[in-house]
Amino acid sequence: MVTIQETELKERGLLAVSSARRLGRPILMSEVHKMDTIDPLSFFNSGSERYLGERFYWKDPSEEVVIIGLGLSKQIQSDQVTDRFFHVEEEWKKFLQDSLIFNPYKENGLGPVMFGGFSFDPLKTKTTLWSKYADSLFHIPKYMLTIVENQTFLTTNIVCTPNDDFTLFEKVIKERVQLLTSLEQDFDCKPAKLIATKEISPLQWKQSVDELVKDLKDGSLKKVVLARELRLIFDNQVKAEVILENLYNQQRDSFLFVFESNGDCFIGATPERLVKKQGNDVFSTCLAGSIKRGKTEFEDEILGQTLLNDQKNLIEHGFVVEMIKEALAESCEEIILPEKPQLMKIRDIQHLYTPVIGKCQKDASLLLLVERLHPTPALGGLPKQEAVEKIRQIEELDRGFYAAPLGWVDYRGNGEFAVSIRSGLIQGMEASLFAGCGVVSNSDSESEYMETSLKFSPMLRALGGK
Ligand SMILES: C=C(O[C@@H]1C=C(C(=O)O)C=C[C@H]1O)C(=O)O
Ligand SMILES: [Mg+2]
Repeated sequence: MVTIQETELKERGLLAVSSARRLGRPILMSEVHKMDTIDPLSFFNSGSERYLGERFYWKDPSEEVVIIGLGLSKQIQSDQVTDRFFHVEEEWKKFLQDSLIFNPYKENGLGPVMFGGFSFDPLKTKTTLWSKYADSLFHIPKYMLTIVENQTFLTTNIVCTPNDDFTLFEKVIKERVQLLTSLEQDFDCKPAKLIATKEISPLQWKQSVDELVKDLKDGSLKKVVLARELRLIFDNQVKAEVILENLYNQQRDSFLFVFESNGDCFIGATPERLVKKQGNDVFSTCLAGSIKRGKTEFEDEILGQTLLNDQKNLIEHGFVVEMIKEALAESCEEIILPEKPQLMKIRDIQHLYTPVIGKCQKDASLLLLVERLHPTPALGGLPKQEAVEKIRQIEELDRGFYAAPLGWVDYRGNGEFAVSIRSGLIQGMEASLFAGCGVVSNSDSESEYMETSLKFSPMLRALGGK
């Protein structure tokens, strides 16, 4: 195991304390160490007692970046409706101001990183379902493991106040040693058993699709995504680490995320990137249009070809391409995308998929891009504002963080947000799963219903219900 120089932390910490005294406010000290290999899931599990409720996990489909956070050195949260992206950005900048960052590495996702996201629609009336998540919620962890380009790094973040002294750093050193030594311990835990599933108002949902289709036939709205909920009851507390491990084994081609807040846990395996930023390079994804997987290779191929040529799905997809292109054009000089969609095949479903690449202007921050893109017509509809209002009006579900941007930004401004679909909210011995689908003027409510059922599958399987 790599041993971390402990005197260094004290010296750096005392520097931060003296600058906190000089400035009369808390100052962040962040240090990054390169480590020997650490298994990311065991790092997450090692926080299951001490940092329960204060953990996050992130992995992109190709595992370019894996980030796990334990503990909270700072929380940025608000229920502000207007300018919420800008507000988070301001808070983030304020937090980083005058911070002391000891990071000799160039890789992304090291040093101060904030992880979190935004609710789908801050104007939707909140139910108790999402009472543990503010509309904008980001966590800056105390300890963070980053695996990037096959290298392992540990970031330690300490907020130093004018009243702190060396005892703070002795405490942190002890905590960090404890954390690293607890990694070897086995985590063993009996999975909770699923005892009941309840679809929330399926008939009413189909009816609302039928009514919406009528509206779409003669109004200015072109597409609206409608979602529904599946409530699950277990015989015991559902443990995030068990579900995460299942997702890791079952849905490795997706973004995997866990975001704990106040005792609840939002978790999922989404195939959909909203936006990634690396320097001035921007990557986004148009994903809309769905069909099931085949039971044989032959059937799967036929289904894929059917999807690629299906007018309803091509239209549903086309709205997303149109909007993402326009949204990125506001901040990007060059936008490159293929003319036709291709297929994205994941375990339970295949989608129409168009990747988009852009070069953005220097002043375009990742959160600004998120603001411009959210919600794309893959989750909201077209026109954007009208569709969001329609959803607010007719959808029974309180989406909370479902179908919304979730991801991370590092202190250099690089990062990535996914759209948090194929997800669920764990609440003790219960959980809610969410799934939606793009309704267009020639949608059929029965097949949209089947499509949403299919989209529950990844989470349902991970929770032991399939
Ligand atoms: C809304 C969801 O998925 C979205 C809707 C799709 C569709 O209607 O074809 C496809 C991919 C996603 O953009 C969901 O999974 O809940
Ligand atoms: Mg669809």
